[in-house]
Amino acid sequence: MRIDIITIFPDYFAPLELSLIGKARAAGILDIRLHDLRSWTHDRHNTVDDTPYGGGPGMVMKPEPWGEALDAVAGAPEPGGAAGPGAVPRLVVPTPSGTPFTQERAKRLSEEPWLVFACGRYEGIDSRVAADAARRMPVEEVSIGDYVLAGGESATLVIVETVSRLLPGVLGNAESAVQDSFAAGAMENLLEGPVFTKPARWRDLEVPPVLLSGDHGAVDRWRRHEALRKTARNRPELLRALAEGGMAGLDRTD
Ligand SMILES: Nc1cc(-c2ccc3cc[nH]c3c2)n[nH]1
Repeated sequence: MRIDIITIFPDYFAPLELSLIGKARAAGILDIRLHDLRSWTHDRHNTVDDTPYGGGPGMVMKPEPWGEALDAVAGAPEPGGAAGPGAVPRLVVPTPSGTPFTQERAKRLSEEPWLVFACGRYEGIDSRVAADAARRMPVEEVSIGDYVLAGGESATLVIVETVSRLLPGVLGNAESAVQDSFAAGAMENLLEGPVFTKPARWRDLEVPPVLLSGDHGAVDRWRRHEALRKTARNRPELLRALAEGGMAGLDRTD
């Protein structure tokens, strides 16, 4: 997968050099490219913002630099690159007014060959930028939650990490991605229960004996019960959705 990120703060993405994503980049599984939006400004001050039409507080990001950046970055892919010939990227624009980012949406995005992220700042990006881009590529406005960040960079890090860990070969043990909360499967829509590792006793706290029993059926039942308890406590609305689904999920032990 190729990922292009356009931002006025490229250094914000240093964490993408680390850990699993850093290893995936080194292995060629991920081709992540950072672009400084100011590279597409032409004035002495590299201006990327201006006052909002209609008045109001703050500044809005100018359309011209974005238009030129997207033309350059999201134009024809270079031959032999991660995104095949003639590929068209999906433009992802983090914004508080976007549609909710979920695990299901992460799975869908992980199946795309090429994503381009537009990281806004100030009061946002001139709305014509997305409208112009939509003339030649799919555009998704995405919210990672009902709170307001100072820019799109943190949201892009969240989305890139969530999507990247679903790519084959990125996680050492693909199994752990399957057992994630919200991932499809027997624990779908349930929160992960408690996890434990050695030692079996630590500061007088014992690991639940069932986990040491070797009885895999009992362990699975215990884990599902704990997931239900945690979900009921922290996210009861998810349980209602499960119930409305005809309780099918409760009967599955696969
Ligand atoms: N879910 C969510 C996205 C954002 C966001 C995204 C882009 C910009 C640009 C300026 N402020 C921004 C905030 N906040 N919360």
